[in-house]
Amino acid sequence: MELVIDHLSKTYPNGTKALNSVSLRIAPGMFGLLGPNGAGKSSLMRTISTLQEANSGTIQLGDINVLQEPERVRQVLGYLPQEFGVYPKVTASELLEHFAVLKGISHKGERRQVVDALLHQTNLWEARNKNLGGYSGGMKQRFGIAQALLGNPKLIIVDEPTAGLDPTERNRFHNLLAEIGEDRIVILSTHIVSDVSDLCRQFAIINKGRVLYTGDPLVAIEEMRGQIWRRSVAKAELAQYQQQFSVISSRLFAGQTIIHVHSLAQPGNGFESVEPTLEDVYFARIHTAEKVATALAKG
Ligand SMILES: Nc1ncnc2c1ncn2[C@@H]1O[C@H](COP(=O)(O)OP(=O)(O)OP(=O)(O)O)[C@@H](O)[C@H]1O
Repeated sequence: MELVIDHLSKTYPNGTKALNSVSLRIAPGMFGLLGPNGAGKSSLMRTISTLQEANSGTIQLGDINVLQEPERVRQVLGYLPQEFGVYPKVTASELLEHFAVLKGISHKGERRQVVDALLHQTNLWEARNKNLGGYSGGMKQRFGIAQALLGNPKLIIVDEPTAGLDPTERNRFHNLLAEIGEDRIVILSTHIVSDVSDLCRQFAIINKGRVLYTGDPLVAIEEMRGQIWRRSVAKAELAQYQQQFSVISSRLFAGQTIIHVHSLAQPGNGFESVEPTLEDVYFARIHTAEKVATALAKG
C-alpha cells in the first residue's frame, strides 16, 4: 500500500498558507517528515489523518481516496498527535482497554489479548497498573504508540514524538518505531534531524508549506559531498562570514564558533572540506530556499 499526496494545499481562515502544493509518494517503511517549527508538518499530518480538510489536491492511500472517504481511512490509521493527553487517574491497562473498545474490538477475550500484547511490545507491562499521571514523558509516548497500534493499522502517523525525551528514552522509542515500521507506512514528523537519520529510509524536508526535498537520506548526503566546508571563527567575525558565505550552521565547540558553509567550490583560506551529514543537507536545503525566496521578493 502506498500513500500518494498530490498538490495538496491548505490555507487557514486567517490567511496562513500552511501547505502549498505538497506532493509526496510514500512507500511502506519509516518516512521522516523534517521541518522547522511552523513548516506545516502538523497541518499535513492532520489532513492525512482526516482531522481537517484541505483546500485543494488529493491524497490516495492504496485504493482509499483519503479526503473523500475519511471513515475508511480511520479504519486503517493509527495516530499519535503532538499533544497526546492522558487521563491521569486511570491505569495504562484500563485506558488501553477503553481505546480498544472504541476501536471496535468487541470480544472481551480478544481485547485482553491485544491489550496485553501491546503493553508487552511497548515495554509497559510492569507499569500497566500504574496511573498514567505518574508516567514519565517517555512512558506516555510509548503508551501513545500502544494506542496508535490498536487494530493493526496500515498507516501510522507520529507527530514530533521525541521532543522532550531524555537520550535513553529516545533510544528506546526509536527501537520501538523501527520495529513497528517494518511492514507498514509510518510517518514520523520531527524537527530533530537525528530522528530521521537514525530511522528512515525515505524522508522529505518541508519548509513554509513547501516540499524542498524528498528521497533517501543516504542519497541526499551523497549529493552534498564536497559541498560542505568548515572553519572556526571568532565570535565577532560571525556576522561578516554570514554576509560573505552561505553559512548554513554555526555552533560552539570547546569554546570556539565552528561554522559550516555550503559551497560548490573551496570558499577560501582556512576552510576545510567535511563529510556532510543529514543535518548539513537539511540546513543547506532550507538556506538555499530562503535565499531564493529573498531574491524573488527583491525582484
Ligand atoms: N488552526 C490554525 N489556524 C491558523 N494558523 C494555523 C493553524 N494551525 C497552524 N497554523 C499556522 O500554519 C503554519 C504551519 O503550522 P503547523 O503547525 O502545521 O507547522 P509545524 O511544522 O507542525 O510546526 P510545529 O512543530 O511548530 O507544530 C504556521 O504558521 C502556524 O502558525
